[in-house]
Amino acid sequence: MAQLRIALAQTNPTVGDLSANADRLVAWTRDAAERGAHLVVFTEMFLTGYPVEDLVLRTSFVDAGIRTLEQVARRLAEEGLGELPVVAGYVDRAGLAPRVGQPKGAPLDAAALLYQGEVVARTAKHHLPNYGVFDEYRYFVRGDRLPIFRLHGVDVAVAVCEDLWQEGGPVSVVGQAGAGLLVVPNASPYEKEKDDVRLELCARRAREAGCALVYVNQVGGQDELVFDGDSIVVDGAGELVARAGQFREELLVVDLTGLPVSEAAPGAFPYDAGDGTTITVDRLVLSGEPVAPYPAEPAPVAERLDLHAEVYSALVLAVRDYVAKNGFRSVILGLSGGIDSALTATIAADAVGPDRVNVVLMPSRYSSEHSLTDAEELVRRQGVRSQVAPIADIVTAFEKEIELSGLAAENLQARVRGTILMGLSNQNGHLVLTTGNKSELATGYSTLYGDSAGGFAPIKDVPKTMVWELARWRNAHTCAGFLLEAERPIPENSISKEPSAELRPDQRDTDSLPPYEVLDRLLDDYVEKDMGSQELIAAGHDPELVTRVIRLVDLAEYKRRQYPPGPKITPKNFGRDRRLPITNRWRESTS
Ligand SMILES: Nc1ncnc2c1ncn2[C@@H]1O[C@H](COP(=O)(O)OP(=O)(O)OC[C@H]2O[C@@H]([n+]3cccc(C(=O)O)c3)[C@H](O)[C@@H]2O)[C@@H](O)[C@H]1O
Ligand SMILES: Nc1ncnc2c1ncn2[C@@H]1O[C@H](COP(=O)(O)OP(=O)(O)OP(=O)(O)O)[C@@H](O)[C@H]1O
Ligand SMILES: NC(=O)CC[C@H](N)C(=O)O
Repeated sequence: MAQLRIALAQTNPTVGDLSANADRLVAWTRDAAERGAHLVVFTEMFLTGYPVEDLVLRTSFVDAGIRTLEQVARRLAEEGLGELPVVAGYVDRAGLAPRVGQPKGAPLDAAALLYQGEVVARTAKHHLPNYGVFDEYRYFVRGDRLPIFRLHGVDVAVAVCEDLWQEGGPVSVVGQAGAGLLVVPNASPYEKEKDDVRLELCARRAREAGCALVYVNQVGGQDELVFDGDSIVVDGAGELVARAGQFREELLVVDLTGLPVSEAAPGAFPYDAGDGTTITVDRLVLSGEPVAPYPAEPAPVAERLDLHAEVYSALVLAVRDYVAKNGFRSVILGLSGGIDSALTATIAADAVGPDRVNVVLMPSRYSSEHSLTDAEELVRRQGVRSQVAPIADIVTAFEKEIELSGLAAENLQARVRGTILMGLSNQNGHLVLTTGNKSELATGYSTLYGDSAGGFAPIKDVPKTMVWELARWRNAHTCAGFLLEAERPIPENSISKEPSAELRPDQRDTDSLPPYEVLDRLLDDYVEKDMGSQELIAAGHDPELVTRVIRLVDLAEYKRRQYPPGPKITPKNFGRDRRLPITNRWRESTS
């Protein structure tokens, strides 16, 4: 039996920043070497970041990625790290040993083994996810090779992300080929009802393969996606050995003991993968001798966050990374005294620090007194930067030139606010945060070019009822890494008051929409679960409401398409997960 110390590099790449990702790979490998690791595993497509979308279709990008991989392999050796094998994801091209300058093959979602200055083995994802937020048939062809390399006597197999999720393919070959350890680079996005499905999956696959399994996941925000990390190690019986924290970078170093020593011959061997394909196993030997026994260090097992901590942390990381990775230093938003902008401001302050959050209080002729006082109270509690910009005179001046009445006049107020925020963004370089929630987005309850203006929408996938839950949660809890130090950062009145757009006297959201508890249950069934109208009625929803809400949702598609991006936290977000035609005459029938 043998021992190995594995370093799981749960780190945060930036899409398209090949050289920064390469630098990070070298730096984290150095840390792993200093901690005595025998193998370092980075995440899926680590060198390019994930997902790179249509960048994969650019020859220049894929070539640059392959070049970077080869350079980084050499650099590791030049910096004295060549003896430490590294597994890292990148984008390759189909065809044996493709190299820059050779005929172009189709892209592969690949992983490589770097050792002694060279790329010594390559593999690529076999099962391409093509559902939900994934479009991988558009980009990649499937891989058909499984590298198994002997490291200090232990045969280590490498498979990529979705290959773990599907029956058959490389992971089923791992057991047949008798590997002693399976390492899996991943880029698995966060969503709230994923629960502990990854742990169950790792445990099941480890038992099937009869070997320990190392699952390394990306962390960080990328446009609409947030990756939570939560990297996992299980033993061959499927028992949890180690776990990294969620929503934070971590080099998880784990001693695995009792690993089988292999003497299988090197070479390439075909295996029936059980899914109608043949996978070729490439066996190679890096080092046959087991390491001398050494005292194993206890493995860290991070506690999983509860639902609200998890969702809130996802939103904070999404904002922090969108701001930083897009080169902003600060954000700006309209603060109304209501709960949506209060929660958005709080998330922003936790993400980038209150001194980099700018809020504008923009009272109109219909604003209630508490709108201003609740907003001022939040400013006082959090220490964000604030200014007051009354809009009544601007609206009046506009109305003098252009005659507007009814809804058109009401919406003008939202548009004046949007214009002020965009003006201040242009002037000072702040990113405008849009404050709408998922219930509003679903029903089209926002003004185009008004409160829907902006660059990033932190709570666009959070239903209104959860907006309140998150606000209450944040008032009672904090997490390591949140930058806001205030106790109870959100004024209680912003949480408890009845929601209103305040675009006309005494307006209430319930003038246009059912109570949010009722609406959110219906939206969950219609949007998340895709129920038809008959099913909705059979599930107990009021038939008249079903007709009304379906109509609102269907007609608001054009508005959603013009809404800024924002982090996905539910199983079905508007955008990558739920894509419907705008021009669309299909209507659910209720009879
Ligand atoms: N299919 C289509 N494709 C492209 N554009 C389309 C379109 N259908 C309408 N349009 C355009 O959209 C316009 C209508 O949309 P829009 O101008 O937004 O106006 P609209 O949706 O009519 O009104 C906004 C609604 O949102 C509510 N609101 C506003 C602000 C804040 C809040 C809140 O509480 O957060 C709520 C407000 O009370 C009102 O019920 C049309 O005039 C037309 O220009
Ligand atoms: N008086 C105001 N001052 C500053 N911004 C405002 C004001 N009123 C509305 N806004 C901006 O427009 C957004 C839409 O607000 P509105 O009051 O219409 O409805 P809401 O969706 O209930 O939001 P909130 O809960 O933040 O009030 C707000 O979140 C805020 O960013
Ligand atoms: N990048 C991938 O292949 C991810 C797909 C996988 N099912 C997940 O969500 O984790």
